[in-house]
Amino acid sequence: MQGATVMITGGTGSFGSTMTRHLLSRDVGAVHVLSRDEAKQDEMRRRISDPRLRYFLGDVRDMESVEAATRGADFVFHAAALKQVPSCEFFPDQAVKTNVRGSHNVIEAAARSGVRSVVCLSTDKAVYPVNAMGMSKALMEKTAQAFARKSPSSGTTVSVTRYGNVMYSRGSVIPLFVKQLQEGRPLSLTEPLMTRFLMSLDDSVDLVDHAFFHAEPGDLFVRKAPAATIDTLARAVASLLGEDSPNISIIGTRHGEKLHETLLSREEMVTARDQGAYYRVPLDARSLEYGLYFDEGERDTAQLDDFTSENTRRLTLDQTKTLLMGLPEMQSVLGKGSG
Ligand SMILES: O=c1ccn([C@@H]2O[C@H](COP(=O)(O)OP(=O)(O)O[C@H]3O[C@H](CO)[C@@H](O)[C@H](O)[C@H]3O)[C@@H](O)[C@H]2O)c(=O)[nH]1
Repeated sequence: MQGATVMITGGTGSFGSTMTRHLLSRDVGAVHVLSRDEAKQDEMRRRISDPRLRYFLGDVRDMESVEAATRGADFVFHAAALKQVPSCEFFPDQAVKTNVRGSHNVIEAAARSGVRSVVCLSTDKAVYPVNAMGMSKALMEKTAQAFARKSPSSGTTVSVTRYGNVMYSRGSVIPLFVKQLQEGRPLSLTEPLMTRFLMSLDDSVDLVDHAFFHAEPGDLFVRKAPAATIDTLARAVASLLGEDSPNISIIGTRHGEKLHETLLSREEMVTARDQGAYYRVPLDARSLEYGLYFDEGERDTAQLDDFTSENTRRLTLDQTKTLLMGLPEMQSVLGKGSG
């Protein structure tokens, strides 16, 4: 990474700005931030002042702007996406434009500019998807894998990382629970037994780092993240804020939501390689010869389970509290921030 130029799409978002700080601390030569929102760029410019940072206003849908930001880059982290479930549900064509066509643009521009490695960020919602956000992310994954399959001699390695819920991310349930507690309102739980993989922003940066250092073309990486039920999560947040018996109102599963999330399907578990804290799933590099698709099956698939938020390591109340206390946002709510 030393001296390298790194381009981050969606660079002003939570992941993008955490990754930017991480890269700047690692002696990169330059970071190109590509994003749509000039106000967020301005805000980030004030927050992180470093001459190695360059901002590019643009959109992954607009090839010219992607090419401008990619020029001279050695590495690309592709984080730009429409990722809210409800908005993608109402505007699926917009999800296709950003998450599928936009990703195609990023990969093509990277290959043309001789980028060495592109890591595309995906989500557990892309596995057996039930909502438009997950479906469009699943197609982004296919776009990345198709590039690897059809361009084996390309100097550009394209890989994918999938992650679960990033704790305390904007608009997510943890800050909502904190607000409800602070306002003395009941905690609104969709379904107490629902489970979610829990990751911090730092975990997601580590996962992308891991992908970057280990990826072969078309690889997919996931972290063996633990999970908690929503009931445990709500009670852990409440307990940290001094409320051991919170008022709870059950609102029911929302449109487009699953009871449990899946990070790897059983079909992927067949070829997944255990890498300690991570799984690596290599590209299915069969050619487009239809005979191979129809005549050669996989006997192990039926023997394996999906890797889900239901069967991964389940966090207890105390373990969930410990995890939450490690988050800077939670520390600042509890008045324990470093300042
Ligand atoms: O009032 C609420 C809102 C949510 N939940 C539950 O809390 C969990 C987490 O919800 P939320 O924080 O809204 O996250 P998700 O809908 O799971 O989606 C998040 O996680 C995805 C990755 O899986 C990202 O892509 C999305 O952008 C991000 O919003 C879910 O089980 C919800 O059912 C409640 O119990 N009560």
